[in-house]
Amino acid sequence: MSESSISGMPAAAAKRGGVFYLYKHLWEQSHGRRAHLMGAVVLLLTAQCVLLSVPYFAGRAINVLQASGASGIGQAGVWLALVVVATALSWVFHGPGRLLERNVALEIRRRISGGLLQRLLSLPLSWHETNHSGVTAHRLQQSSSALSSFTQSQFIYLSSAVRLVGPIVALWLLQPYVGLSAIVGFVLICVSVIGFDRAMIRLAHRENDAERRYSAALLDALGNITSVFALRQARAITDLIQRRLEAIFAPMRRSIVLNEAKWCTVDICSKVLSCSLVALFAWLAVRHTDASVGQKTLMLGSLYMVWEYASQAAGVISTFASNFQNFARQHADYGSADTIREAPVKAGDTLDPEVLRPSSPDSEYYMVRDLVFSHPGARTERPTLNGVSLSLQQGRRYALIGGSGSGKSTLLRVLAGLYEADRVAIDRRNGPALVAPSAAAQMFRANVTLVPQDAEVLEGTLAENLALCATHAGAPADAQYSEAMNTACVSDFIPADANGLNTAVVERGANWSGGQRARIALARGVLAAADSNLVLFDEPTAALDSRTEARVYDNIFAALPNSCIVSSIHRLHLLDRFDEVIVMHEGRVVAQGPAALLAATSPDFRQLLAMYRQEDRAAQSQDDSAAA
Ligand SMILES: Nc1ncnc2c1ncn2[C@@H]1O[C@H](COP(=O)(O)OP(=O)(O)OP(=O)(O)O)[C@@H](O)[C@H]1O
Repeated sequence: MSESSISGMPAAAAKRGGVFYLYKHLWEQSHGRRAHLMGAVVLLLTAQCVLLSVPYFAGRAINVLQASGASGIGQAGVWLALVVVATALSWVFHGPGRLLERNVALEIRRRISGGLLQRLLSLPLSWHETNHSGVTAHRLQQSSSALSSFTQSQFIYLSSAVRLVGPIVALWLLQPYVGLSAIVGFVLICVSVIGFDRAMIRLAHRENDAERRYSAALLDALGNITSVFALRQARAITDLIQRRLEAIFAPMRRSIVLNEAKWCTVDICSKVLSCSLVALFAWLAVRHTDASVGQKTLMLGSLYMVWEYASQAAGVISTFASNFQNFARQHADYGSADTIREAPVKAGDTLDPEVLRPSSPDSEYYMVRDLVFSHPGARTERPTLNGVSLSLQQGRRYALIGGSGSGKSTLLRVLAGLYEADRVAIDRRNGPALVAPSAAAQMFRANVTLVPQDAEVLEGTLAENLALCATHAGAPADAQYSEAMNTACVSDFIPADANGLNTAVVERGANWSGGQRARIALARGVLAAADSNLVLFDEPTAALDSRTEARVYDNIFAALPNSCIVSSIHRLHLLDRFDEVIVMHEGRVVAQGPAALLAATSPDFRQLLAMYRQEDRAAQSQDDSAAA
């Protein structure tokens, strides 16, 4: 896997930035819920505006007491009651606003997560092969929760905005010079906060990258735990994971230092500012004192209002600094899935109904000519498939054979439309000839089912595993499960009934033997292949004993009588069950025809046959000596 596949910030994302990036995506993702979002904004803003009146009411109470003494207690009580009323009233708006806001946040998380997953599942197989699954999962989770938490933080941002603007306006009304000084002071503090946070955003991106590498190593270790134990990899794996953890700490340590420096600056500056504003107000209030006018009275309530509004504004600066830090983090986290958003989706981009229309199930014929394909991460210049030609006829069974690395699996994946060929020409009986690789890949995806080499099963019940597939017409019916279990010989070890279908499958099917797992995967494959006119099997029975293997093939051929079946096989004793053999050598089809014909005409076929017989004899004599 390349470094770039881990790196969290594609070039385009790195260029984007600023506050509008998250708001733009929030707006896009909230379609259908925008009325709720705007409703939440209005309610939360109203709540904050109502709260702004609290220092005013409290200040008026103090002023009344100062001016009228005990006789003003009743009037002061009214002002204080208004403090309580304003607080209660703010909750009338704040509570429903928060409920709306958090529900929109949940919906946004669902959408982003669903959208990214859908996009991931439409990216080509080659993309997945070059991007670590753990890293990709981390990106998806981080991005969806980042925008969701950004959404539900709106009340904090809104209250900060109101609590910043409101006190400045209040200070301005109390004394314009004080308001002006507050604006200058806050701007200076904000500029320094932004400077610190810019540096911290860069560190957050590096931290995310390192975090993903760490998660990937952890996932690899836990996902291959048998090898870790069997090959005594524990120490090496621990060292690797520790190194990756250390790599997270490097940017984190710098971030911690910057963070403390930022808070120190913000704290000291905001305290200096609020003290200065109070001092300025007091000075402006008494500066005209002279003998003729007499000592001006400095109203304590007004002083309290200035102090309170100045402290609120100073507090907002701290909140702003903290918000901006969260905001920076959310920005970095949300952008981490840009790698997924920006990956080119080749599959399905030029849907042509004529090409996609599934062929008639019983008379299709494919002539594949001059197929060339190179893996994106190929180690050699030579294409993996180098001018492959073959013909496939409905209802016939083809055995695909060849030495290890000759290109069998790759050919099957191209024929299943999972890889797009670099060049290919296809003639078919039930549709137009195709020469565009993307059209060929789409046509194959619409008509073909590949049962892959790896028996990938998921944690759940057997029924859930069988349900995780679809024919081109849709999900298979439950009634088909037991038939598929019989076909794949799963019923040899699990009864093909409701109890059997409830049997647990643990992570990676570790509670089954390799051969049993392969048969579960095969049963699912048979269900998915029910309406495909071309069904491909990639060594599906390699983990089975030869008698079960033969029974499985007989069952599959009986279950899919009209399909064209191509199966790569290693054990050549199965050849007499197939109508034809396709022989591969170094990325080419070097022979195709009935086994008897190839035995007479193809040196490559004879060589493979001789090799197989030799291996078989060696295995036989090993078994004999073990028995003796
Ligand atoms: N994802 C990949 N990226 C780069 N090269 C690959 C990839 N997958 C396979 N290859 C290479 O392509 C060639 C053909 O591999 P393929 O798996 O198709 O062979 P095969 O005939 O199925 O082998 P086997 O019988 O061992 O399974 C090999 O040289 C292999 O190293």
